[in-house]
Amino acid sequence: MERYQVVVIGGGSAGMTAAAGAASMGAKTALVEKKDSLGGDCLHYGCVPSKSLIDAAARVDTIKTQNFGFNVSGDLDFTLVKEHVKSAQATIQEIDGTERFTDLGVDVYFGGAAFLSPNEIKIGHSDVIYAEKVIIATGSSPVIPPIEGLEDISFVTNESIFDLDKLPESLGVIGGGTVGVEMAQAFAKLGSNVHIFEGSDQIFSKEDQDISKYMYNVLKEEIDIHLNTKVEKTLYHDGKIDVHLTHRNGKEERKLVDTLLVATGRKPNLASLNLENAGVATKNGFVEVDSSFTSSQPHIFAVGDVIDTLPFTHAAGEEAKTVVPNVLFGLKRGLSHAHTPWVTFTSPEVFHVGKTEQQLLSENTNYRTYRAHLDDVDRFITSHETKGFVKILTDKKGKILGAHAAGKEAGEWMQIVVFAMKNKHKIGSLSRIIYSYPTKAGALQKAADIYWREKLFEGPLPKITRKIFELKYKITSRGDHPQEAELPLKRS
Ligand SMILES: Cc1cc2nc3c(=O)[nH]c(=O)nc-3n(C[C@H](O)[C@H](O)[C@H](O)COP(=O)(O)OP(=O)(O)OC[C@H]3O[C@@H](n4cnc5c(N)ncnc54)[C@H](O)[C@@H]3O)c2cc1C
Ligand SMILES: NC(=O)c1ccc[n+]([C@@H]2O[C@H](COP(=O)([O-])OP(=O)(O)OC[C@H]3O[C@@H](n4cnc5c(N)ncnc54)[C@H](O)[C@@H]3O)[C@@H](O)[C@H]2O)c1
Repeated sequence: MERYQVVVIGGGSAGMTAAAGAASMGAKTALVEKKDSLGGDCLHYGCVPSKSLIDAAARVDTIKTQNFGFNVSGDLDFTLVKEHVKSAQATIQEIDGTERFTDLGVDVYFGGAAFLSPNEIKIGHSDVIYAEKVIIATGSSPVIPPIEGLEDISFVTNESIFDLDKLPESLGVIGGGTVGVEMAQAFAKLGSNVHIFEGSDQIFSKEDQDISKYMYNVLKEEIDIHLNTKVEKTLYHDGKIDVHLTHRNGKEERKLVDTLLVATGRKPNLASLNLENAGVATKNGFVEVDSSFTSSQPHIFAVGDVIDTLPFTHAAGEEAKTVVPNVLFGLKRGLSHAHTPWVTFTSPEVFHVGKTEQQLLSENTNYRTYRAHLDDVDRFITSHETKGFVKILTDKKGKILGAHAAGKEAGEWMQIVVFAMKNKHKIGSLSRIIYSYPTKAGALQKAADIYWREKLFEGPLPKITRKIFELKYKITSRGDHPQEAELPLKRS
């Protein structure tokens, strides 16, 4: 039986980072992936295809809505949209291909891993390997809710929506979370007639309420959003999917759609791992880990979507980087996600880092709010893309507690706040750096400038300086003008 110092299960964002890290430190490492290529959800069914589709949809939308008089006509070629998506995936697949890992000395196995014992792992139907240490990074899959008739129709999830043959004329989306909203808007911009069926009373429920309300109002211009709506059953009717809905007020309704996307959350991929053979405990369906990502078995660790932290690629990657020294050298390093941002790639984009106003209120924290609206920022005005605003929350001394924004490319120009928070810079320092003019980050500068304006112009300082200037003026305007008297004589 082949023996490894580290076996990483799952070749997604977390697993690839962990395996590369362990092998680079010299440990004999194996990486086991159930599917036939590395990359995980992010590359195959998540971030990469969704962002590429969103990009294609934004271009189509620009052609339709901001064509500057060019006479563009014709129908959308959905195969070209798919090519745009697939070629982005192929490029990244090449970068993250098996060779990159074998070059680092990692033995890559393809096949589902399952524990036979705490140290023995079976791969597929044949290989069994011995692991001194294990990192579980098996990610998550879409939750399929128990809706009558759903299993009898051919619905799509994030794992199949990027393979649709043609653009659906109408798309129903169950779930108004990140996956649902991003996909709903992309398909709406491509030309589908889109409905979101959301069980709760809001979309963007994890965002600051000002952002979620704002985004609801923006998105409802393009998408038919049904809040407080229960999908009772689904069936085929006249070649379409017939979605039976009940609204919270008791009203019943039916919507006929060509394609139905289920985007109702995620569940960790644990079912086939036989964790009971390894003695690894779970909690609420996730692998239970302590702050150093160690499971109930001291030699088994877990990172990424399979644990109950933040389900994002960058969070998975950072957890993997943190766990490697713990695995190899017995350290107990932890990772706080207090400053881990996330971005929802709608139009406008939504940026989130730190606490929301609602969290601060529920903690009874004394906070201040600084806002700037994009219709007040020249760079957005120049391109006629003024939807959105910035909201920064601080304590009374200016320490940044949370920062939120909706706006064109907000995910890019808000990133500097993460640096500020992580390095304990207060909001005032965001105002004291020089921003190139005109840039989108000017929005951040405007919000931060309010802090100094309040401090400088609304505190005691202006009262004192006003008095000094009044006094000086009185002296200089008495008729005796020493400065003028001292001026050199003009040349004749
Ligand atoms: C539609 C969509 C869009 C997203 N967009 C973004 C985004 O823009 N930005 C962002 O940060 N995050 C995004 N995410 C979230 C992101 O994809 C995940 O947080 C990230 O992929 C988690 O990485 P992971 O390594 O934990 O899991 P995964 O990437 O899912 O990797 C787990 C791997 O383990 C394998 N595996 C499972 N079971 C076994 C087994 N028994 N044996 C061997 N291998 C196994 C799986 O096949 C998979 O390859 C998106 C998610 C979705 C669904
Ligand atoms: N841009 C990004 O970074 C990005 C993009 C997509 C996904 N993701 C990650 O993937 C995770 C999962 O996204 P998601 O959208 O699947 O889950 P989610 O938890 O964000 O949203 C699921 C939504 O479905 C609703 N819902 C659940 N059951 C329902 C039902 N039966 N009927 C109607 N509505 C129902 C919930 O109320 C919720 O609003 C996100 O939390 C995020 O971390 C990130």
